[in-house]
Amino acid sequence: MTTIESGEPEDGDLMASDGKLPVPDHVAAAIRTLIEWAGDDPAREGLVDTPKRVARAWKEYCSGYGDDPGIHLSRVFEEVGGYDEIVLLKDIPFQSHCEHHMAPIIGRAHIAYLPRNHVVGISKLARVLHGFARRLQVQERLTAEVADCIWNGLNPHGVAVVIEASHACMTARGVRTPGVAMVTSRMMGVFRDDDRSRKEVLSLMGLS
Ligand SMILES: Nc1nc2c(ncn2[C@@H]2O[C@H](COP(=O)(O)OP(=O)(O)OP(=O)(O)O)[C@@H](O)[C@H]2O)c(=O)[nH]1
Ligand SMILES: [Zn+2]
Repeated sequence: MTTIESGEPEDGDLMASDGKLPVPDHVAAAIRTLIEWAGDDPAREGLVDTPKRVARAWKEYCSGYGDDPGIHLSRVFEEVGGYDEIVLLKDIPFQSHCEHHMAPIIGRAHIAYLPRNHVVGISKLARVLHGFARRLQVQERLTAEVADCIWNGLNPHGVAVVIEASHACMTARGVRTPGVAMVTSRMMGVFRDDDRSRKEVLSLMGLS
């Protein structure tokens, strides 16, 4: 097995001897600087491995950059007994990080589409969500990216995405206002053009 010390290759596919992702020196140094700036001593025992842990944690939080979410929609099923009503995956928990403060965004998404000729495996809707959520985001863009991806990938009659989330940059710092949720939605096709279809999907989502 190849032993890779911190500071050597940046290649995320290579593993260190302990099986963990190697962390380049300059990345660990940046986190040490932040710890120092925050007021602590990065050399003390409890913090000595923290830069590497933090770096690896951020690779995980941002694993969506290595994902092409549209790929999850490439396998579809046509034998659905003529089913031509709304398909909804409701209350999907997700985590993201806001691009302004890199603070957690924690929420739930409701993703619906009205199929044209085929459906997709239901887990794939959650995979698309996570592929975009595991990046630095603003909620509006996350909502739009998920909806656009399903619209382009499935060519359905309609797509509806509603996201409700709490932003730690508002609850844990700054205005420090807990208990508020940001709600965003993107309606496409029939859900945008037809009032009855929009009402139906919102009602299935439990939002009207
Ligand atoms: N529209 C939108 N705003 C967001 C999102 N995540 C964080 N923000 C906001 O981004 C804004 C950044 O504002 P700035 O004035 O540049 O930063 P700041 O001085 O840290 O602002 P405060 O958070 O008000 O202390 C804040 O109002 C945040 O609440 C998001 O997903 N969508
Ligand atoms: Zn923020």
